[in-house]
Amino acid sequence: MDPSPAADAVRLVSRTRRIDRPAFRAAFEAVPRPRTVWGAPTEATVVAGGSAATLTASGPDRFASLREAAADVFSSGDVHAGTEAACPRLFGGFAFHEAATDGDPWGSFPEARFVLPRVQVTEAENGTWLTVNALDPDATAVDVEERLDRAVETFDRLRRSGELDRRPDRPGIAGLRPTTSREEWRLGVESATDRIREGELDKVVLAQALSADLRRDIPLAATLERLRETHPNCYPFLIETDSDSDTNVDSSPDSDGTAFLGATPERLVSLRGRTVETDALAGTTGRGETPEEDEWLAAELAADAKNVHEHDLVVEAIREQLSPMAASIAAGDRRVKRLATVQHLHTPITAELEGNAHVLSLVEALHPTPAVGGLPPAAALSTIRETEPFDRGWYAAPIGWFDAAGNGTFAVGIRSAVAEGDRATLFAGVGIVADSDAETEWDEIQLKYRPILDELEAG
Ligand SMILES: C=C(O[C@H]1C=CC=C(C(=O)O)[C@@H]1O)C(=O)O
Repeated sequence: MDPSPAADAVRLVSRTRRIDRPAFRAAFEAVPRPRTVWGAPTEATVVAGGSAATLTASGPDRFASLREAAADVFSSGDVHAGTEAACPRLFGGFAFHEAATDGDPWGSFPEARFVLPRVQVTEAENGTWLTVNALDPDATAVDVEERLDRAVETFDRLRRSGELDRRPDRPGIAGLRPTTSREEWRLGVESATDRIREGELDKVVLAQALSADLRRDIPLAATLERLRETHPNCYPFLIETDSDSDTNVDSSPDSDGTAFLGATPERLVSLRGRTVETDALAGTTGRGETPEEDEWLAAELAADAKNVHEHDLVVEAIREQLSPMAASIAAGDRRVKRLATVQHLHTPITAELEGNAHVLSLVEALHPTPAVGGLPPAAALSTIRETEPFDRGWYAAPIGWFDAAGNGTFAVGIRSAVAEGDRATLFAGVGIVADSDAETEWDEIQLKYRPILDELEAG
């Protein structure tokens, strides 16, 4: 029998059932708004929607206050998950800077926001799982199981109907507006390299934004589905904020909210127990036309002093940021990570923690790594604020999930865009060191827009 909840105590009830795997787009369209998608090369893919609880936080204590709010959410669990990947998790992220993100297009993205979804589809190695969560003093297992029954029927119908078989076309681009002209970019890079040579800082990552007017509304699910296919070794993500329409448990209103989406190659951190895994990813070249040209470019990147310096600063900073918490840290060999449109220098880093820690503490310690911020961090952040004529919002910031035990994975929200109907704003940045050249860095930014631009251009 269901124990009666204490008056006004928060009560998490979670039920999961194995289902036949729905098509990715069918799952995305079936879950209520606001929706979340999370994927990782070695993790279950999650398509989730609705909000059983939304936690937001701001200011310097945002990491700690989220940990506390989450502890309340998870404190009285009546959870039957069936498999670890379907256990209740909070999905969300942070703004890059510690400040409100009210500039366009970030108006609906607070400084930190995490959602416990009402409905979650988890595509794991051991099957596909449908979960319904409720967080309410009156939540009962009977209600949640009834909702799960209805959700299972909805997914069954969708899978059989084949309605979503034809994937919508890419929307097409009507116009592009960069935030930064070539001349402004040259001045910004030269001012940064001057500061570096004068010893004010060692490295800064400068970014641009590109606003795209689309011929049609961006098809969110199809865009993400294609990104998953073209970037199998990346972290596909989508975080939708609340649209005006109210969410309904097992059906969706029509209009999409604003969505931050992308497929990032960069993991910020993952924590399981006391084992930490992270990546240093910095230093970039393009892809070749042939396998031989690819190899040649990769070898040139691996031997290039400027790129190796830019990369090694990141490895060293991550080591330093982890060291106060770690019993041991090991950096693997530097290698080249090949993606669809670029190749990066990549060093995998693992650590064992001295004591127990919450993944949010690691996020707090590591963000921003010099792969997206710079060194020293304070000087780099003020250079970024003074130079960039737009709000980074959640671009280059931690996006991911954590669970009741404080385990979780966070990626860095790069190769990304904010989508709102027939408009998308793309973001891309480059590491600037003493001998960076503004023209070369400009070209690198254009390469980093490609993953998203390719999904917006028609044909
Ligand atoms: C900041 C971005 O990339 C970072 C990650 C990999 C390589 C980078 C680079 O070579 O500059 C950047 O540090 C971005 O894509 O917006």
